[in-house]
Amino acid sequence: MAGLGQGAARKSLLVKIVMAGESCVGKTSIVRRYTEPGSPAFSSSYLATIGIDFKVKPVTFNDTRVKLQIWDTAGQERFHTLSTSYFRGAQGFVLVYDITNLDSFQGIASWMKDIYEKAGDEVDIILLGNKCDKETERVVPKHKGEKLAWEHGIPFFETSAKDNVNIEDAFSTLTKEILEKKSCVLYDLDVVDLSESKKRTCCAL
Ligand SMILES: Nc1nc2c(ncn2[C@@H]2O[C@H](COP(=O)(O)OP(=O)(O)OP(=O)(O)O)[C@@H](O)[C@H]2O)c(=O)[nH]1
Repeated sequence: MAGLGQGAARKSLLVKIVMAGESCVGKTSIVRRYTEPGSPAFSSSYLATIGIDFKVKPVTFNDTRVKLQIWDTAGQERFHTLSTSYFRGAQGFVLVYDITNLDSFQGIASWMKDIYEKAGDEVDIILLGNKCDKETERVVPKHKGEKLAWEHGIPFFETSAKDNVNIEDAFSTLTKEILEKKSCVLYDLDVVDLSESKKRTCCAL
C-alpha cells in the first residue's frame, strides 16, 4: 500500500451496465458466467427473469479500480416498460441476440432505438451473438452480426455462456470503451452503499 492512504485504497469507479435483448437469448447466463466464475456448471434450465436484478463485479483497469454494476433486465414483452426504465443513467449496454433465433436478431434494431431514446446516443454498446456453441442450429450467420455492429460502430462478439467463449473479452472491451470516453464519478466505497443505487441511478449523483 506504499504511497496510498487508507481512503485512496478504497476509492473506485462505479459503472452501470445494462443487459438488453429478447427473452431467452442468454442474458442471465452471460451475467452469471461473468460475475460468478467459480460457480458450478452452466444451467441449461430456463428461469425467466422477473423484473430486474443486478450483480456487482469488481475489476481493475490500468491500476484503476472499477465496480461494474450489471443490471439484468427481463426480455419478456410484459416487462418491457419496466426493463427499459432502467436504461436511463447507464453508461454501457450489452445487447444480446441468440444465433439460433432469427427473431431475436431482427429485434436488435428496436432495442437500439430504446437504448438511444432512454440513455442518449453517447452510451457505449456492445453486440453479442450468444449460443455460438449451437453451430448446427445456427440461423444467423456471423457476418450478419458483424455487419450490423459495423453499421452502428460498435464492437461485436459471438459468445457462449455455456462454454465460456468471449464473455470476459466482451465485458473488458465494453468497460475499456466506457472508461476511455467517460469521466465517471469516483466513489468512496466506505460511504456508498451499493444497494442504495437501486433507488437512484449510479454515476448521476
Ligand atoms: N447452448 C446454450 N444455451 C444457452 C446459452 N446461454 C443461455 N442458454 C440457455 O438459454 C436459456 C435462456 O437463458 P437465460 O440466460 O435465462 O436467458 P435470458 O435472456 O436471461 O431470458 P429472460 O430472463 O427471459 O430475459 C436457458 O435455458 C439457458 O440455459 C449458451 O451460450 N449456449
